[in-house]
Amino acid sequence: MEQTQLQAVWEQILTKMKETLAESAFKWFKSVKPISLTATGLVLSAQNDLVKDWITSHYLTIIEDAVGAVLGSKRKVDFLVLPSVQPEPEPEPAKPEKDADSTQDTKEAKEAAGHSSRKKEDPNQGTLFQEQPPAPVDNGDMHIVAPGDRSSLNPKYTFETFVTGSSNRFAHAAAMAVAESPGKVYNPFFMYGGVGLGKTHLMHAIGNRVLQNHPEMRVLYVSSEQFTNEIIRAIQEGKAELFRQKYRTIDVLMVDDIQFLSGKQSTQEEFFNTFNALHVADKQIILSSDRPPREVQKLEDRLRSRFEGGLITDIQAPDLETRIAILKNKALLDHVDVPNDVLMFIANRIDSNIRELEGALTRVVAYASLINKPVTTDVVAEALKDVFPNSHKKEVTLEVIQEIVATYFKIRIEDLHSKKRTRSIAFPRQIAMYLCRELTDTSLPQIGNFFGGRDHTTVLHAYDKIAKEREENAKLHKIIKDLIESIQKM
Ligand SMILES: Nc1ncnc2c1ncn2[C@@H]1O[C@H](COP(=O)(O)OP(=O)(O)OP(=O)(O)O)[C@@H](O)[C@H]1O
Repeated sequence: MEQTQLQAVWEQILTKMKETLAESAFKWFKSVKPISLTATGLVLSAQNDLVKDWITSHYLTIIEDAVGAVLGSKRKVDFLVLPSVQPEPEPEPAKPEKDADSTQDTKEAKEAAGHSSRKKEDPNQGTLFQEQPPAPVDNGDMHIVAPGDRSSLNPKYTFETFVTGSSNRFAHAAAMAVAESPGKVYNPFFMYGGVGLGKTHLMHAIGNRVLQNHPEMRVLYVSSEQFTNEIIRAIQEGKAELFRQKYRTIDVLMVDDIQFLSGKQSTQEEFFNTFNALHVADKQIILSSDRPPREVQKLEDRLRSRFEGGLITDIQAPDLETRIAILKNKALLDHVDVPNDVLMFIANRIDSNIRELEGALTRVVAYASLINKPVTTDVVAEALKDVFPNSHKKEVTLEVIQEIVATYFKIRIEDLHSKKRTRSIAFPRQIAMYLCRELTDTSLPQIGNFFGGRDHTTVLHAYDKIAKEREENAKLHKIIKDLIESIQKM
């Protein structure tokens, strides 16, 4: 079935379901997409396990009934968890490769593919449909990178647009050295630092500079998520060899946010092989992470020691002077005139994330132009009252937090209110309390009250405990990030 037809059928099914389902339940279907429809089954995508589990436990019969009503006969409804992989048209029937990796069902592949074993039994079953990929490098793109290809790079992220200060001077200098002599000075080059502090910018700056000096080189920037997705697809589609050809012919490979390789064994193994092949050939490898290699959890020792074999440099949060300089630079690049006191006002309020700093300036300038007033600190205060960090606070309710947390941990909402203290209940409860404090303006006593009449000191204890564990435990950090994402999408 054509993609457009499939979409049309799915919309009819949704309309049918609306006859039975409450409007509020529809939020769960916002991101659900049809993947394939055959005589016996309908496969839908869910963005994560949470959505999949909630829908299958609450609405499966309703979907199946609606499918029956629209198509005239019932089908089995299955879900594939596809976090950010955009489905592509089904390729030619996959020829199983004689390669060990391609026949191995990796844990990550299973995680990403959900029920895809159905697909393996009959590779021609159904028709996958395609959407425009959001990123310049498609997750499934297994093309060899051409010499001089800049398509994975952001042309705006250059050394010229990067403002230096005491927080990033060393990283900047090392990045320049790497860019001038790729594969010769610091290999691998490993940058780490908090969110939005310029790691990605510096990586692209290296790539742009390398291609300026060496248009014949093959340069590739990927996020570790893209890298993982490509491996999974390569394995599923029997393209492991293509994957290797692509990655082992690169002169400068940059992999961003490698902390997300944590716990992904097969991906780490393939990454290790790629790393070695490139390193032996003196090709440059550049990595970034939110923490130093030794603090990345569940990272194979052999990878950790490879990462530590090159130059490791950190990027700190910028001081006030650097923040003001960054804002000035952005105003200059955007051709807008912003008074110093306004820059100071913004720089004083946002001190740890340059992405937010820049976002605030953009909003202020847009707001002033909309209301047709000059950019003053009063206008800034007005423009930013809703958009400073935690701007989501008002929309998030304690009920939504409880619902999401209970679903994620597969417990009942009543358990969160109960007196039960077993870890399987107490831990999710503490996470829920943490999120209530983090994402809403509700006071500690009110939160305590909402969780079965608990004291505010219990909430405070839960908050401190989870905040500390989140710092130390990458897995918990990821869980909380996913939960926040799900909550904010509601
Ligand atoms: N020193 C700097 N000078 C100018 N702009 C900067 C600087 N540092 C960061 N930026 C800008 O801040 C934004 C966020 O930076 P970037 O994406 O590189 O952060 P990151 O450290 O990779 O974050 P994440 O951990 O989220 O991947 C980008 O728009 C980038 O251009």
